[in-house]
Amino acid sequence: MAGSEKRFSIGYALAPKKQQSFIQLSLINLAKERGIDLIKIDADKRLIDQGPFDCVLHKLYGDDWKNQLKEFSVENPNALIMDSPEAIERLHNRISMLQVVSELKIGAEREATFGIPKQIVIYDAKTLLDPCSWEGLKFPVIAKPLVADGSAKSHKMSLVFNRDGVSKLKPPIVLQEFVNHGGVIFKVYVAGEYVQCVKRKSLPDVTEDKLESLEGSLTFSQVSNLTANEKSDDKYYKMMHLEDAEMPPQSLINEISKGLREAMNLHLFNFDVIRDSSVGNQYLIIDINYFPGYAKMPQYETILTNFFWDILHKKDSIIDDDLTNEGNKSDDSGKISTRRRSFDDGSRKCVTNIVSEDGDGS
Ligand SMILES: Nc1ncnc2c1ncn2[C@@H]1O[C@H](COP(=O)(O)OP(=O)(O)OP(=O)(O)O)[C@@H](O)[C@H]1O
Ligand SMILES: O=P(O)(O)O[C@H]1[C@H](O)[C@H](O)[C@H](OP(=O)(O)O)[C@@H](OP(=O)(O)O)[C@@H]1O
Ligand SMILES: [Mg+2]
Ligand SMILES: [Mg+2]
Repeated sequence: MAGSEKRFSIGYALAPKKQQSFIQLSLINLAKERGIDLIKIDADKRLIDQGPFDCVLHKLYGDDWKNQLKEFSVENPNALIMDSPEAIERLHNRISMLQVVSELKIGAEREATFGIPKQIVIYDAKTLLDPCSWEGLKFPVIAKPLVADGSAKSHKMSLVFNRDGVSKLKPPIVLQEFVNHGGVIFKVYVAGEYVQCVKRKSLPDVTEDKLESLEGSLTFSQVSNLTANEKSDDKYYKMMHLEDAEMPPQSLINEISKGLREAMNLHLFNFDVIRDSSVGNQYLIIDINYFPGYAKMPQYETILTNFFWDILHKKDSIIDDDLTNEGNKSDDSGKISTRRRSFDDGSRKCVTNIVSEDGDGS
């Protein structure tokens, strides 16, 4: 980059573990070459007293931090906040999180459909123990904490095989039908216009005949977080073979990524997709995460630096969008929600790089 060109500064505010995994020297150096300085925000000082920053990149929570971001935005109306706390909050509730998928407006297409698994929310023990409240669901179901706030507790799940397993659950929870998907999950990373789909190992299928014989439930946490080259002695991991799994259609991934980005007013997220083995061309979105583990992505430095460059050079239009963006209202009513949508032929432009876990195109 020529010495005379303007330099940009991005202040980052991340938890120590996140900073360690995401702010690698390779990212700092590549961004620096492109005229972008990544600067750590000092947690012991007020944000407003630091900077100046063209953008604040963050994954912190709590009212004090939200107020600091607001105070900073008022003083620095031309600075970007990636991403707005209001937009992130939708993902902290597993009902409102997936509601946005059901509301996506995507055109018709023959070959494939997408949606979310059938699920209900259970707020209290009384409702949980009333079989009528979950009679619409088919076992096995996954019990997920309703709150998805990044705590270890919010990732603690149970696979419930039959009624015996229900009584041990602790509301508030979402009961989501477990859909057999061949033990492979597709994680779609989105950073603005950049999309990358990778394969990860998932839970194995549960066959009908086993359901009654299996003990009530088993608990697990974040079974799909390890990349193919991070070994695990977990017995499920040893059973799965990622290389055989076919990737989802690129146009489907494009359409959903674009739709979610616009509907949620978020730039930094990933979503988990499984292919329903009983149908074959039906894809279900089961989880959406703000600011995920980008460093696990092949070539993450290039993708994130391109993203930073894009947003810093398009800053004004992004700020206008944020100011006008209503975002969809969402609620966490207990209704069973299942919708099957089809999607466009994906002719719209979107930078997508579909790679398998080991980085080869496929
Ligand atoms: N409805 C479902 N059907 C089949 N498998 C599922 C379903 N929901 C979750 N899983 C399995 O459980 C894993 C964890 O579920 P989920 O992604 O919702 O949890 P999480 O704690 O939010 O995970 P992450 O670390 O991705 O944030 C998934 O990666 C997948 O392997
Ligand atoms: O394998 P991925 O990148 O999906 O793992 C993510 C995970 O999906 C969540 O985004 C985690 O964040 P929380 O939901 O807030 O716990 C990420 O943890 P983080 O410490 O990197 O933020 C995982 O990397
Ligand atoms: Mg997930
Ligand atoms: Mg998640």
